Amino acid sequence: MSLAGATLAERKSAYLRENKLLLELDNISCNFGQQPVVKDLSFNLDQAHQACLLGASGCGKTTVLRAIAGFQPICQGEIRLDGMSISRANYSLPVEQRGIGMVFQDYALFPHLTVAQNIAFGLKNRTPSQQQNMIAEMLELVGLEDTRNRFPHELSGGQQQRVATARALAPEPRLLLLDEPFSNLDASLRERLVGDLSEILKQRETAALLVTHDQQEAFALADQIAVLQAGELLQMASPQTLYQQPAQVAVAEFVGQGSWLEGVLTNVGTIKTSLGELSGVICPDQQQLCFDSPEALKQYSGQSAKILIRPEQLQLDDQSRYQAKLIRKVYQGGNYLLTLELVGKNLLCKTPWQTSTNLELQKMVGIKINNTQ
Ligand SMILES: Nc1ncnc2c1ncn2[C@@H]1O[C@H](COP(=O)(O)OP(=O)(O)OP(=O)(O)O)[C@@H](O)[C@H]1O
Repeated sequence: MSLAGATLAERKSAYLRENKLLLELDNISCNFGQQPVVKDLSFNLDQAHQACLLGASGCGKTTVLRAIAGFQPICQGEIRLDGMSISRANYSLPVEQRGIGMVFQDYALFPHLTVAQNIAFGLKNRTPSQQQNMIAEMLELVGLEDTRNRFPHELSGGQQQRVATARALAPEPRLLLLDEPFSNLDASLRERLVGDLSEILKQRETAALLVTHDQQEAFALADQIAVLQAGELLQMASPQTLYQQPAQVAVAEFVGQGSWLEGVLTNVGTIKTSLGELSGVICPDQQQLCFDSPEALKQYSGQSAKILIRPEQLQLDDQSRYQAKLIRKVYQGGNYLLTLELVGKNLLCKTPWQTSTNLELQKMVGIKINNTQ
């Protein structure tokens, strides 16, 4: 079926029917001079899904986003959008022909144009009445109907962010790219806008790829998160999978809090530790990979290993035979994050505030793991 001239809704239902991937990155690499910054990266994004590139500063997230948008050439591999090749070595489809919207970290609004004119900027091929309808629709979508005649300098940071989102969505892009769109905002406003953006993207069935180093933001917005390190993809999975079944030590350490507890692997895929015999996310010594299936762990029987203990897996228990020293107690509103020392190892424990208010530092407390074998 030819999709030339089809409406966005027609295009979406056609791709969904044909089960086509919207975006495919196939073994792409990017260099700055001789320096490789993105290495053999592959991942896909489905139509109407939201994904996130998460990783420490300098790991290559923005470079990947710029390559998808068409601002950054790639030296190996291929990027396809709707099945069409848009980037490969020595070829790059011009930015304006990609049908991709982008929201930049500094919003990049045109200072001499009003809010309405900023939103209309990408609508030059529409009739004046279509433009006015779309401006009204976008202003309503982002809740800024009152600001249509204001200039960017007359808006707060959060309002500017909303205008930038409205401007990027107005031409009905196939894909919206967002580069740290909330990093200039304070924490509470950020949380609210992340929620709002998630709603807007779902409502408009727009696929989006967000770059961030803030995992709360990534968890709130994305169905799938790609964790990058030094230009390489470590794991791409749902937020739940990344947190509960990290495939690599680096993912376990980057996503969420936790501590490692050493022990020795048994022949049934469990680990004997100073907190008893446990199962969970385990990394045998000399390995960077984590395993959570007993079957996979059996081959390492008898070897030293470590198990990941998330703060909510550890519980206080007066009756427990395992005793740890309380060395730190941080109130987090609703709960405490305790640091407990167990045979020279620090473990984190998240407890309801009621159970921890009266605990004294340097005293011993009973603890247990809630998935003890
Ligand atoms: N124009 C450039 N010339 C040379 N090196 C660059 C250029 N832009 C980025 N780099 C380098 O490429 C690497 C990846 O940069 P990139 O901006 O993609 O990382 P990032 O993960 O988005 O970082 P951040 O979270 O700090 O924005 C970094 O080491 C950076 O110094």
